Amino acid sequence: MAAARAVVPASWPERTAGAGTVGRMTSHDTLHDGTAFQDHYPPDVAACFGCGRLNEHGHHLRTTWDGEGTVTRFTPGPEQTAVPGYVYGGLIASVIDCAGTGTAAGAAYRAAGRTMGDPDDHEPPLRFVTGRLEVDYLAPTPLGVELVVRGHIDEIKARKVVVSLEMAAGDTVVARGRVIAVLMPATME
Ligand SMILES: CCCCCCCCCCCCCC(=O)SCCNC(=O)CCNC(=O)[C@H](O)C(C)(C)COP(=O)(O)OP(=O)(O)OC[C@H]1O[C@@H](n2cnc3c(N)ncnc32)[C@H](O)[C@@H]1OP(=O)(O)O
Repeated sequence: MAAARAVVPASWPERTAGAGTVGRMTSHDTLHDGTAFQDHYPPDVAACFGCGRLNEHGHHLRTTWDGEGTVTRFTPGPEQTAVPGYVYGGLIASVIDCAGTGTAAGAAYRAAGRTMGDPDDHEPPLRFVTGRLEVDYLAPTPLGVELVVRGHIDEIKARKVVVSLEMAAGDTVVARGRVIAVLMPATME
């Protein structure tokens, strides 16, 4: 099997939370126009069941900037039941997963000084996959309530972005997660 490779832009500096530069706005920062990161995904990564706008059966999760972090909102349907009245844990993991990869993509574009959806940007797209997903289930998650996931960028390196996330149902934090998103290897293209 061919070795995995991915394009790393020379303009993408390594940044870590310790360096104090993660999440800073730049003059290139975008998507304060109401669109979500996922609205700009290229078609080959827009079929994801969680966040792909082209998957007619999927959740169509959408993630936007919210200050220095991100926000993703989703209201599970009644079929997403674990025990009656409460949300299935796999769905909670899915929402955290796609909120994390979306946040990673937004952070990577921001760090590279690029604008998602910029018609004048002819660099290769920065596509991410989940390398690691961690979820702590802190409280039962009620059905019929909008879940709000806030993402925080912990670390940006040449090939990966680490995002921590917190999911709330109303005033209750129901789950926390961490996603290590890695640039998609060419073997997946
Ligand atoms: C406008 C365009 C936007 C487009 C956005 C699209 C967004 C996405 C939309 C779709 C969303 C769909 C979402 C889905 O559902 S994606 C579907 C689920 N995910 C997969 O199928 C991925 C399968 N795995 C792989 O392909 C490889 O194993 C990957 C690519 C993940 C790593 O391969 P590889 O091992 O060759 O990577 P590397 O050696 O270059 O390592 C790079 C860095 O990463 C760190 N690392 C790696 N793995 C792990 C791990 N498990 N835990 C902790 N860390 C890990 C590693 O230590 C290193 O860190 P550092 O040493 O530098 O510190």
